[in-house]
Amino acid sequence: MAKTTLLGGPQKEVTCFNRIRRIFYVRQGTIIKTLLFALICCIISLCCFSYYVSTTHFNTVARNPPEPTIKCRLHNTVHKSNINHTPHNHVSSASLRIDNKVLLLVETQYSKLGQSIIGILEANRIQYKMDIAGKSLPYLTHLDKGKFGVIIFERLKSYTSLDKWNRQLLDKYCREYNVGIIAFSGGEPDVPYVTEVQGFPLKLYNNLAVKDYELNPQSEILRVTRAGEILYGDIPGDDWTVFEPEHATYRPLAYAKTQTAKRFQNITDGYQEHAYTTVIHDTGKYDDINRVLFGNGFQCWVHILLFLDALSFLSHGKFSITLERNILIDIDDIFVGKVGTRMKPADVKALIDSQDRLRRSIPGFHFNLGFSGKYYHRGNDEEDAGDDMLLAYKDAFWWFGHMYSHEQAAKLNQTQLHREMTENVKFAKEKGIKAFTGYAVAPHHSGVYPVHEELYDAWKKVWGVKVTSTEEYPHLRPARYRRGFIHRGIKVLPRQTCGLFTHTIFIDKYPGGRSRLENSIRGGELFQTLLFNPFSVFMTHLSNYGNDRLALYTFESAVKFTQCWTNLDLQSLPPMQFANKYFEMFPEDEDPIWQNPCDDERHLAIWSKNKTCNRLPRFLVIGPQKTGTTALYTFLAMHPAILSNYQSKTTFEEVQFFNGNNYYKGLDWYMEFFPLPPNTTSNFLFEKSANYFDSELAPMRAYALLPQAKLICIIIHPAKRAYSWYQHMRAHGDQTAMTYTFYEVVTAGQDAPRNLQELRERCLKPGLYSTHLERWLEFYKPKQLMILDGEALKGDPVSLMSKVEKFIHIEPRFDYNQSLRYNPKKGFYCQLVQGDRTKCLGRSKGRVYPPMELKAEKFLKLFYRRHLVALSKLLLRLGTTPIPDWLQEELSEFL
Ligand SMILES: Nc1ncnc2c1ncn2[C@@H]1O[C@H](COP(=O)(O)OS(=O)(=O)O)[C@@H](OP(=O)(O)O)[C@H]1O
Repeated sequence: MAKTTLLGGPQKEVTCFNRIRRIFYVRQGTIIKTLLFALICCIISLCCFSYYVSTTHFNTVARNPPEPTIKCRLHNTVHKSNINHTPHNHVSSASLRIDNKVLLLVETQYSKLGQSIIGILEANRIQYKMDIAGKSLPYLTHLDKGKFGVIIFERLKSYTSLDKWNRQLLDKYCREYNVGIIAFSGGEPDVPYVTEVQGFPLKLYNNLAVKDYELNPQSEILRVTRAGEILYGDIPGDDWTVFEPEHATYRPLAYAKTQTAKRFQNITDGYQEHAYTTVIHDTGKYDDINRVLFGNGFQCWVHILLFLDALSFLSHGKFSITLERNILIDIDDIFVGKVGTRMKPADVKALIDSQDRLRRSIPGFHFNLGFSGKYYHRGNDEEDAGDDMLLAYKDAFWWFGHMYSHEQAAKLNQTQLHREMTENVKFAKEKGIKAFTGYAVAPHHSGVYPVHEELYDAWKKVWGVKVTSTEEYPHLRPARYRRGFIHRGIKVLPRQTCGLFTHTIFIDKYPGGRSRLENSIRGGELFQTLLFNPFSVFMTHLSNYGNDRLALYTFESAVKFTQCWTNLDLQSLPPMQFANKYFEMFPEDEDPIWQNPCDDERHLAIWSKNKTCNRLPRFLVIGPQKTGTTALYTFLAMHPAILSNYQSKTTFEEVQFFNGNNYYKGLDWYMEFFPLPPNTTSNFLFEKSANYFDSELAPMRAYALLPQAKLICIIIHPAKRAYSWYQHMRAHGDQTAMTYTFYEVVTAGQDAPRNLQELRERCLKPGLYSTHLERWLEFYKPKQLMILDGEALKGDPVSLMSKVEKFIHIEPRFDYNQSLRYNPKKGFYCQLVQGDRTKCLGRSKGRVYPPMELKAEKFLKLFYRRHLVALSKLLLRLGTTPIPDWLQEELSEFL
């Protein structure tokens, strides 16, 4: 046996064993240490790696996207039973004699709360008149009709301290026309803790901080607002007022607990456990006037809801906003996106699941996917699998065509646009995507507005597009002014911003921090976008659905939050139906209003490089017809630095853009009428269209495009003008003018044949000078308007032209003395051409016709009497034009 070997084997064996054991134990310790060391290293490097991964935007490691957590308290049955969730309908059966306008009385025109009120009114398209409180009230009635449906005081104090006379006037108005009052308290650090409201059985506790905001579910004012939730925690501001009623006329609308219990306790012991009234409804039992008083402005977003409901209630439904909310979510850049930021199969799965959940709140909801086929399979393997998964589930979504290469449309010409779109169509067909939905959007909004006509052409031809959307019309900011319009049969919807951009892909990297996104969802910007817009088309990108899937989190949370706090009825429709519904609700949006793309840097950036704003006029001769406008146009065009428009073949040489249907042809069409000036500073482009003067729309449209332009108009005696028009029509063989005498035309009554009435209108209406001038002055400043006397143009055009040159600030001056000569045959000045030869206007100007019948003259004198008085007043007010001789003469006869 080995134990008894000669060499003392067993002993050795033992020793050897022990040594091995010792060595083993020693080594075991080292191995453990080594292993431990390795483990620690692993953990450290893992930590470093995950830190790196979480701080870089372009990782490919799966994260746990945030889960929506908002749950409605009212969904608990306990609360459900107490609360009536049918929104109140405030529409009254009483025949109300009040206009759809709010009177807003502010402290100063810049005061903060006043500006917030205006913001809410404008966002909800509620008309208002703003005035400064404290002076006398503006006229409240007009022809036995109330001018205002609700009166708002920015400060309760300004209302309660109105002087006796104004207060009585206002009370009488409110009672007689059933008009209610909204007023805001709070925000006044100097007031004592307790104040009595002068003349009201109401006590105020001031300068408090409140928490845990709650609504009174029994209030009949609630309509958009849904009671049942509690806004837990501290509410911003330490300048709240709470109300303590001393009469049964008051009903609470909202309550909160006080944060500053101690301070409050000084006044009334034991109160701190109670909820105090922060918004109160005076039901009119005390003095027959309904009021809603707010204990603070809009520091608490719930007040926005309550303010809208108060407006609706107090106006008997006149200012009720619709409860319908249509939502469309575009995912604009399908297949576009940097490697590492694109959707993977799990993201697509999450998208489908989220869509299913959203559909429970928004019936018919589909994500609307806009694709650029060129970038299909341009990600990493996992992202390419994501692309395939999107296509595998293609029928679960709505689709629309983007640009094949995601190019800015305005940078492409007609051929390139066709190619881009055709490629995308080919891709859609290959992949079986049903993308002919009549909807498309353009990358970067480029070409939609400012309009790139070539894009509209290509869209119509290649995709049959009828609907698109942009957030750029009329401008990105302020968002509340965004509108839709229709151009060449394509309905352009306004798009809203949801706060997600291509780079906002991780919640902890959200600009301004996670709390900013949360605030936007919970009562902030995103919530208010949903609240204020009956139609919201949101723009998102592929990257918002990969990574942290922030878009899913955002929309699901926003929808849930909206359902918790409002009675809004969320809906969704395919884009074409969506657009039809939009323009049914807002038909006034159909007409576009063109603005100068160079006045907005963003617009300039997405406008065609080949287009220039230098082809726009610096001044306009606006008419009216038959006052000498052609002569003025000719004289102006003689000036070497003044360039007129090219003559139109269709509209009697004039462009006639701002007044009629030519306006719908768009800005490019208008600019084509002007040459590119050789020197953009010293050259002056202008155009003359004599029927701009009396057009209802021309002043607003002209101002929108040319706010800095100068305007020139000419006036002669309106009776003379009317007769000249009648003769003009006869010279053109107009049947009506040939059939009826001038007297018959101007005296035609309401039951006269339509053509006769129309001719009467064209004879008489342009001569209502003051009415039309006032309309221009609603937009342009008086210093931008020059009113010329047509008789002076006839009698002394040289000095008149010198005044015109001065008015438009043109240098160097032109010597009209050398270029105009009186033509005795014509009876006015004409252009001197060669030697002593003159070139007069065509045969149609300065015709010889019989003098006006005396009875017509008498009739017109009477007809125009009050209008000429108004004109003289206007001229005196402006102080820029002396009263013409013919007007002085006319006025002197009145006595
Ligand atoms: N040089 C000059 N100075 C002043 N007035 C002039 C001049 N030339 C023409 N006329 C008179 O202008 C009348 C035509 O006006 P309009 O050019 O404005 O007519 S239009 O609206 O463009 O058709 C036209 O009126 P009628 O004479 O009634 O036709 C002209 O008398």
